[in-house]
Amino acid sequence: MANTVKIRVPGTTANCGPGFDAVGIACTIYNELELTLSPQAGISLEVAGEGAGAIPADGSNVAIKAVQMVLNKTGRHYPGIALKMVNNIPLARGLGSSAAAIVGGLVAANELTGCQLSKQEILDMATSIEGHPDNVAPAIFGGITVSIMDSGSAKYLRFLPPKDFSMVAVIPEFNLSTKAARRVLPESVPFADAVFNVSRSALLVGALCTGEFKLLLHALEDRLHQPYREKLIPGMAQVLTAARQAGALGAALSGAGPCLLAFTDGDSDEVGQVMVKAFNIHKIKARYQLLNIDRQGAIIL
Ligand SMILES: Nc1ncnc2c1ncn2[C@@H]1O[C@H](COP(=O)(O)OP(=O)(O)OP(=O)(O)O)[C@@H](O)[C@H]1O
Ligand SMILES: N[C@@H](CCO)C(=O)O
Repeated sequence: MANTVKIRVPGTTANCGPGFDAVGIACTIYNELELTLSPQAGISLEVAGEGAGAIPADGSNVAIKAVQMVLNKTGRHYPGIALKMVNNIPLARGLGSSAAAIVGGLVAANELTGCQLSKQEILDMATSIEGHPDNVAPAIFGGITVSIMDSGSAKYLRFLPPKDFSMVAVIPEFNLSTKAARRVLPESVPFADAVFNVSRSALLVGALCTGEFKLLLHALEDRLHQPYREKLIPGMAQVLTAARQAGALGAALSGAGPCLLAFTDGDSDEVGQVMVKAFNIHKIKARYQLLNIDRQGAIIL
């Protein structure tokens, strides 16, 4: 007999400036994934929205990989895997599309195989596929997460800020894979840059926990990855400056980019328009989307 479940998973913005591979925020942009497990052998995939026609229907698909990982771990055998996706999260732009696909596959397969896996196990499995925990943790738990790796297992803190802020995601038309954006990072950094980032990331978490959002201007500064990735994103520095000048609380690269994210507590549309214009000056077409914090993470619909 076939078994079906539908999951909704949020997109995520990772790093938030200095918190490289550690800090992530779940955002109100969602993918839906419907999984059917059956005795009829074969893999099928239907995709609507982002990635339609481009996402492969084989073991290289991270959602399918995630489903198979749960089946192997729980010892269940289902020869038939059918996935239907409705994607709103753009692919390879810095809004956690791969994390959403992985978490969707894991949570769906866990539900259909009798919920044998805890959320901690799902987090560790998701991290092993994604390579780092900063997107998958908020995709699972919602809210803001800070994650570290310890002997192959992710330890995390999840919290919500005491008051709301908004996010403006400016999404350029071009893709940038995380793989390509990690290739430009150096093997080591100057000690002074490490100190710069330690102080900013501590301030970032403090500002988000206490609601002292005025501190975000400095708390979103980074020297570990953004300066190296600038060359991959024409106009990046100017777009971030334009956001601050238009009244944003602060702005940073979203994940591995190329999406840029401004934090606001005022006129978000004004900030978005100014950022798009700054991209246009560098001959990059872009659009903006207003986002809030998602508090639920992945849910079963
Ligand atoms: N819905 C999906 N189903 C299956 N695979 C997907 C899906 N969405 C994304 N992917 C895979 O993930 C890749 C994009 O992942 P990548 O890590 O490069 O960017 P991202 O996750 O969108 O951004 P970031 O990690 O910076 O937030 C796609 O090229 C595709 O292979
Ligand atoms: N921390 C990751 C996020 C993107 O997956 C990076 O910046 O490479």
